[in-house]
Amino acid sequence: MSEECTHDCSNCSAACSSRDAAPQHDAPNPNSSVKKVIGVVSGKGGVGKSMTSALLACAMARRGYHCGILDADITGPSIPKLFGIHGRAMADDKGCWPIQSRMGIDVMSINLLVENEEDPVVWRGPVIAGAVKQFWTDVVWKDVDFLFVDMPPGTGDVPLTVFQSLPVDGIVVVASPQELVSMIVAKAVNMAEMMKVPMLGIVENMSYIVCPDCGKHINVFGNSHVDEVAAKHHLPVLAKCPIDPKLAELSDAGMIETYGGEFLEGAADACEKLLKK
Ligand SMILES: Nc1ncnc2c1ncn2[C@@H]1O[C@H](COP(=O)(O)OP(=O)(O)OP(=O)(O)O)[C@@H](O)[C@H]1O
Repeated sequence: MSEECTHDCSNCSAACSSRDAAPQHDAPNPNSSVKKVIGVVSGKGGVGKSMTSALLACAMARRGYHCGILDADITGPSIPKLFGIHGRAMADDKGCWPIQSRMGIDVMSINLLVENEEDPVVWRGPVIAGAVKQFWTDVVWKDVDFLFVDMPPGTGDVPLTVFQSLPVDGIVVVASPQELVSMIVAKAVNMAEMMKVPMLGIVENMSYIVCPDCGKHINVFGNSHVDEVAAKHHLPVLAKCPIDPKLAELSDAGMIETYGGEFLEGAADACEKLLKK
């Protein structure tokens, strides 16, 4: 424990004995019921974290689970766009209600609260973190089996707030092959250890492209090291997703739910296992 320790972990990410006490999570909205909370994290932006959160929720919805996505990426919210949701979330005396996608996935994002979805959110870190907290304490997540939290990249204010405020049951790390995957996974593993949250495994996105003529897998970013890195941390590789122009097209059209790829079934299995624990 550092000499300056104030025993207030809310603004500090140091691993110290003060943090050893069981985390005090915030109470959810009294009308919410959430069985499992899964954090989806990445080391940097643009590696496909939102896409993974969305496809994972779709995979679980196809298995019959009621899913929600809490878009904790306040300054770069992309979840509503992937699902083609453009409405405004409504609130009543019970709380603020998510908007349902065509498949019935509950979505809450800052873009469903601002007047114009192109307005930038120009807020300081603590205000952003406070908004994410309210997505847990004020939003009605009704009868949700799996709530996926799409985090902003990195290990800043928001991931810290999510891990302290929400009872996260597991973390999925999304990485792309060209990233410094070893360092990024190590950071995620260390953060998970500090926060006492189990890591479910790694999803490698943009792993390869499939040649449209001969079907050969081409490793556009060179050979992947994800298997070695995962083995070093005793983690499973949950999925290796190709670069698929169809996926980009459907994402842009707000039709991600119609994507047929089943690359994330391994990740879905890992989430489902949590229910049986
Ligand atoms: N496997 C893929 N094949 C084709 N396009 C992809 C794939 N994965 C992601 N994309 C596209 O790459 C872009 C970035 O993806 P996404 O928004 O999921 O990344 P992110 O890690 O969440 O980024 P940020 O942290 O900046 O929000 C999107 O336009 C998405 O459609």
